[in-house]
Amino acid sequence: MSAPLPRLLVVTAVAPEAAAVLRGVQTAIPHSGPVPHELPGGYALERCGPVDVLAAGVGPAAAAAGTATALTLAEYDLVVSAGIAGGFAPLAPLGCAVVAELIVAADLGAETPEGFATVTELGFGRVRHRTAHSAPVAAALRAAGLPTAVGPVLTVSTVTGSAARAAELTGRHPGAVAEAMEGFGVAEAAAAHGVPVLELRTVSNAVGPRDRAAWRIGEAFAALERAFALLPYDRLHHRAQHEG
Ligand SMILES: O=C(O)c1cccc(C(=O)CC[C@H]2O[C@@H](n3cnc4c(=O)[nH]cnc43)[C@H](O)[C@@H]2O)c1
Repeated sequence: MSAPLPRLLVVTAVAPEAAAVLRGVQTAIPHSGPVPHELPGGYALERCGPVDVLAAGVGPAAAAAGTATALTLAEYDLVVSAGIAGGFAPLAPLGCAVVAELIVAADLGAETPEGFATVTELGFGRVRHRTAHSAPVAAALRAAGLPTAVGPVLTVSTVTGSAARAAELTGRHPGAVAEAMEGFGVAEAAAAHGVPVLELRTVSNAVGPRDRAAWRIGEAFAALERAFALLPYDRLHHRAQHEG
């Protein structure tokens, strides 16, 4: 008899992202649901066998609130922040997957005469979390032919809309592959509950000058579904992590 699969909580911002994740999970783990559950606070959670998928809202605060609510009600081996993202060129082109090695709160700090200072540099709080399982997850996606970038994924409260802001972020975070708006909130809630965290997204747009016509949301949702169909679920068991 095979060992039970680890229990995952996947947190997206919006329902279409959750739906793409659920389609992928159902491909990987057939006959697994989804079964709807309503959580306190009105959150809609869908259960697919060992995988719970929650659409918690846009931004780090909504993500943290939803994640913390789910974590008070069940035990998980891993929490995954998932959805679409802006990719930093040339590392993360449209349609590729991005797997976070670090989840970084990129705008949590203060402007000073010397430039941006993180809350850690100011002496209070943390701005990054190290993730779990990034290497085996990226390897599995690449092995199946899904282009995948690995590196820091930035959490921002304001979507980047200029080349200057994109350059500022990559200057402060060399090797960053993507930005999105929820990862750090999910990671803070996971850390508070002692559960490992990962961020897995697919690229819908390039980080840089605002150009809505260039978004490829449909392709990003298709890639997100594919990524969750390819995850090595049996290898995602709990292990200690989280580094401030
Ligand atoms: O109005 C715009 O110009 C604009 C450009 C990119 C994204 C948005 C969103 O409102 C999407 C926010 C939503 O999707 C994730 N996401 C996707 N792309 C990005 C991005 O380039 N920067 C930050 N977040 C992005 C994010 O996690 C949110 O859930 C609007």
